[in-house]
Amino acid sequence: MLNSSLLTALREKKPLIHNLTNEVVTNFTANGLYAIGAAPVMSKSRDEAAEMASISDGVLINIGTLTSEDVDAMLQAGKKANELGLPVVLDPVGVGATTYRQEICQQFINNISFTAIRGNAGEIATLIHQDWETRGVDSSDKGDVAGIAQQAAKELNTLILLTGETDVVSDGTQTVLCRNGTSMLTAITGSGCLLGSVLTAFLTLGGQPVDNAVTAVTTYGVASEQAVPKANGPGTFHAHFLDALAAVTEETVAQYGRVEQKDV
Ligand SMILES: Nc1ncnc2c1ncn2[C@@H]1O[C@H](COP(=O)(O)OP(=O)(O)O)[C@@H](O)[C@H]1O
Ligand SMILES: Cc1ncsc1CCOP(=O)(O)O
Repeated sequence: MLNSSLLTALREKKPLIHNLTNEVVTNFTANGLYAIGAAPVMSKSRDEAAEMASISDGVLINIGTLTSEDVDAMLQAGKKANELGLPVVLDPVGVGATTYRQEICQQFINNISFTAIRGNAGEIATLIHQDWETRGVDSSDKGDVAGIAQQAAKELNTLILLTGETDVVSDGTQTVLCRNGTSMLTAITGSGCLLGSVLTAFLTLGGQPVDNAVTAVTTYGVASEQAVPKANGPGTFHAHFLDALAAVTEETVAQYGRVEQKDV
């Protein structure tokens, strides 16, 4: 469940996250990780993927602008993270859009033991071959999101963070609904992708992965809510959201976090 003291622990540890991510969100992700109190390194070169993973505290693999040159680097970084016991997170951006993305995600799932997978409902549904309304990298929120998250956690044997109006964290046994956030997050690009990296940072703290994921997404959602009144539109929201990620405290997260265990 929610453990807001993890935010203070994250800022003390300042974990270094190796991001093999897409070109659209690289700068935003690096700035967002700095803002919340972690540290980023962005690299997709296969010449250094394993070595870069080995000096990091966690690895994030995001397929948003996947090319065939990226695949080897992602496999190497993921396998090195497994070897060293580091958290490794998959963000299957737009996996429903093309056969290529589906094949590569399957290859990753077959070869890397992911600590968690973060995606919107359409992305998570696609990974378990369920139909869902999607459009490019975007997804509908309509449907049994908790059921999809729980089924995916069981079938893929990993922690799932399924995002949308309601975020769902499930390890297949425990399923938690997290209700913070703002629709302004869907008006800027990269809000899901940055959350995948923030999740990786929280998973470096050890403890119960469900609690780490619930706290990551709730901290993120509370920060986004704090940014809304200061913003005049997507451009200023973007800037105020980074400020809010830096300003949010464990006390604010504990006060405004809206988290509920789902009945089984
Ligand atoms: N309608 C909404 N209301 C509140 N928060 C939302 C809404 N849609 C998405 N979010 C938040 O936006 C962030 C990114 O989620 P999402 O939009 O599902 O990712 P993606 O960009 O991968 O599609 C998450 O923190 C999620 O909670
Ligand atoms: C628009 C776009 N196209 C390929 S990757 C990408 C970024 C998607 O980021 P997010 O899903 O976090 O908004």
